[in-house]
Amino acid sequence: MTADPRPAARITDTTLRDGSHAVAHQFTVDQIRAVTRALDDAGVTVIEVTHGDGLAGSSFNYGFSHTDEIELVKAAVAEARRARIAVLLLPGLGTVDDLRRAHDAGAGIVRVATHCTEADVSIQHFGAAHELGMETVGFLMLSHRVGPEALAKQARIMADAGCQCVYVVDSAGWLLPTDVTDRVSALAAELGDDAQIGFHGHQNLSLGVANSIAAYEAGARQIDGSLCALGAGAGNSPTELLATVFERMRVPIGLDVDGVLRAAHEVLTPLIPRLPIADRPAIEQGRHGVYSSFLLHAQRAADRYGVPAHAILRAVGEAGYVGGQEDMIIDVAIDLSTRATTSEGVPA
Ligand SMILES: CC[C@H](O)CC(=O)C(=O)O
Ligand SMILES: [Mn+2]
Repeated sequence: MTADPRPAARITDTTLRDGSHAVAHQFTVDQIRAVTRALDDAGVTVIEVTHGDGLAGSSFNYGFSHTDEIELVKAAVAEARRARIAVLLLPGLGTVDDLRRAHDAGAGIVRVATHCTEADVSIQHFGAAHELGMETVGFLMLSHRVGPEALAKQARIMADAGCQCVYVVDSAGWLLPTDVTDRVSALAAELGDDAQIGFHGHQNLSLGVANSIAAYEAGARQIDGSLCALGAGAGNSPTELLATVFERMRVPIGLDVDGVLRAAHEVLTPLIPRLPIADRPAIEQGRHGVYSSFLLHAQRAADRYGVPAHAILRAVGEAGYVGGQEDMIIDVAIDLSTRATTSEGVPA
């Protein structure tokens, strides 16, 4: 007797969006084309492309892009034979006009991201996406900041606004597998068949893959990854490891594991000068629940003000800053530079 087949999961690859944080938003059209082709050849059906902070992220606060992201989306759309191109949108930064431009460039999916307590700011954007005929995904960022029941209520707001899949987003790489199980289970109980559930992990505590397995087992059917973990902080769950592990678990994900390994190690690796690792600053992010995309901002402030990046990130975590408060990293660095600190670089 053969065992019942396990439910399928869909892998969304975010190398060309979350990975943009790790390269300070300097992707070129040629790089987008090469990585899109390799992912598409490996059977990846959703590829996210935008500035790391989403549509219109290119700015003084978040960092300027090398190439206009609409050109990057067009390049990915032109290169993909089967995959659909997704864009990220943070309401308040990206607008409905930006969404229309991305749609006109060929993007078929929008992932609307809000802080985990602010799902209501996504309602207008889901409405616009629906009118444009785009598939919709909701991203509840820094999902560790609220408990499972409160998170499920926010997911309900997104689902009622027309979102087809709500993600638990572990932006800080802080969640443990049991925390993921609790959150995904709460969303599953709340949403039933109204929307799917997704999981987006970060590697700051090296738990991205384990957390993705926990999310799948609790009912998540969309899982994010990045080639070689390229992403903010210590990066995302590596797509090549997700592909390999889900193959071992006999979960149908429709990927050619050899193709994904080739994409990671023969196509992406030669293009990237420094791949993310769980070094001390990144571990402090996981430890103190700090938004992963703060890493490079903290490293720049560290160089400028002569204080360790890990101490800045720890203080940022203690202050509870959220996405959009990148400017406060400089304040924290200046403050630390004027105070007596221990040999660990943290306030005495
Ligand atoms: C700034 C958007 C952010 O990078 C979205 C995301 O991937 C996360 O919160 O982890
Ligand atoms: Mn992320």
